[in-house]
Formats: sequence, C-alpha cells, structure tokens
Amino acid sequence: MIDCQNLMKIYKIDDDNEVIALQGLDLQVEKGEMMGIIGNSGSGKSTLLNMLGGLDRPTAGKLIVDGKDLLRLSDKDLVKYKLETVGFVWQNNARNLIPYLTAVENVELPMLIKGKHKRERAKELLEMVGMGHRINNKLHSLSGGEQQRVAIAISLANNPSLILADEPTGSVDTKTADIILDVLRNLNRELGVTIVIVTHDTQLTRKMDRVVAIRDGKTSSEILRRSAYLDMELEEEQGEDDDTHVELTVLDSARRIQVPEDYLEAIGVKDSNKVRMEIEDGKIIILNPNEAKKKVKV
Ligand SMILES: Nc1ncnc2c1ncn2[C@@H]1O[C@H](COP(=O)(O)OP(=O)(O)OP(=O)(O)O)[C@@H](O)[C@H]1O
Repeated sequence: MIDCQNLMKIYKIDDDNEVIALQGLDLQVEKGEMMGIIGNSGSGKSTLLNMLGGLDRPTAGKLIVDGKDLLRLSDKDLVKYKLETVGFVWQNNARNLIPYLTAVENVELPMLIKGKHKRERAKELLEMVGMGHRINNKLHSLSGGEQQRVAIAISLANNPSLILADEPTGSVDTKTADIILDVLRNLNRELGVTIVIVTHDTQLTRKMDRVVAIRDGKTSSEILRRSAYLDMELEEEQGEDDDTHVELTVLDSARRIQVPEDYLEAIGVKDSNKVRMEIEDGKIIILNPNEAKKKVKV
C-alpha cells in the first residue's frame, strides 16, 4: 500500500536557512494494516503524514501510495488523490468538521465535492462509527469523542483505501481514546482500509498491528504485535499474552542502524562517536570502546 524509500523533506525557511524534516525515511505498509507512528516532538511525524496525504510534496526519494507515485503526480491528479485515495482525521476538530452543518451534512460534504449526493450512505457511515443516533446534531452539541467519531465517518465518505489520522485522540480522555481506537480498529477489519495513526500515546499502540518509531526524520525502530509475528517462532520467549510486543530496530537501505541515545548512555558512551562491535555466540554486541580495551587486556 505504501512504499516509501529514502524520503527527504527539506523546508526552506529563507535564503540561508532550511530545516531537514525527513532525512532518508524508509517505510513499507501492507494493504489492510493498522499501524502507528510514534516519535518525539519535531521528529517528523506530521511531515510524513502530510507527504502520505499529498498535502505537501517530498523533496526527494521514493513515495508510492496505492500505486501512485507522489513525487511525479500532476497537480490535477494530486487533487484527485486527496479526494479519492486518502481520508484524514485531525486532532483539531475545527479542521475535521464545519460547525454550522449537522453531523450527517458534514459526512455528505466530501461526497458533494465529488458531485454525489448520498444521504443514505452518510447515515450508514455514521451508524458504523456508533453515531447513528446523533446525525442531526451540530458540532457544539457533540462531545469531543463524538466529534472525533463523526470525523472518522467523514474520512470514509469517498471510500478511501488509506486513512491518515494525526493524533486523533490527542484532545480526549483515556477512556474516549480507547473507544476511538476501537472504532478505527473495527473499520480496519470490516472494510479492510489501511490506517496510519500518529500518536504520542504509547498505551494506544497496543491496539495496532505495528508501530514505527521515528527519530530525527528517520525510521528508527518497529514494534510488532506478537500475533503478527508468530511465524518468527517467538511464542516461547514471549509467554502466552497475546498483547505482547516485539521491538525491532530498523536497518535502513544502507544497512545502518540508529542506536538510541539512552542505550549509548547506559554503556557510558556520551561524547564519543565510536563504539566497538563484536560478534559473540551469534549475537552482535556493542561496547564502550574503553570497556572493550579493558576486556581485551584481561
Ligand atoms: N512548514 C514548515 N516549515 C518549516 N519547518 C517545518 C514545517 N513543518 C515542519 N517543520 C519542521 O520540521 C521538523 C519536523 O516537524 P513535524 O511537525 O513533522 O514533527 P512532529 O514529529 O509531527 O512534531 P509534533 O509531535 O510536535 O507535532 C521540525 O523541526 C519542524 O519545526
């Protein structure tokens, strides 16, 4: 569904300054996957989502979504892509919903832009997200969680193959966040729609098939649900709990890995740009070079 290789996004601030928001990011997403993207503030999560949604153009690299090459798409085809291939759910509901329209009119709007008027379909979508009883309510009479569910129905209006959600639970409490994630999970299962969710909330990642961590504009690690990982025969190691996750560090296209800063600190590597690597009993071990010297002397 998504094939993203060595993706770069550079924002030009002025003649002398630029920000490298994505620096060679690799990401593959299968059709029908529900995956999360986590990362610190400024790591490039929203930038990636904007690229995937065709809201902004990548500077370089490869980005194919649902067979469309987003670096080469004409402006006209990009408009069509945004309307037909992707649906968006934003954290800020002012971006999702028009306040003076009712829930059902909000869901109809993207269909009208495409020239179709489908009240029945809009009602059906609101029922799918558990909002069938609130179709004539306007924004101000819906709770934050209800507004988010309407936003999810809107995102589905034109039958997209990909839903992109940027912090969809960022403005609601934990219980409501759980409900919203369940709604997305059900839609993912029932409709087979691929879903990519940016979140700060690591608790919510339990509900996803896979979570990719972004650090400094690059994919740094992947966490897989054990159920999606059974073929790797990790059952015994991981115990019986089906919710167990496995964390994988990503090898980029040049076979490099990024070692988390806290791991380096834990082995006492702070200011140095060197570590020592050894293979021992089929394992790769990363050592503080000074420690390694001591070890060699012994
Ligand atoms: N339009 C823009 N112009 C210039 N710089 C930008 C623009 N958008 C993002 N950036 C910069 O790119 C980097 C990545 O930003 P991005 O918003 O993608 O991060 P993020 O991981 O989504 O952060 P947050 O979790 O705080 O939303 C940051 O340094 C940010 O300041």
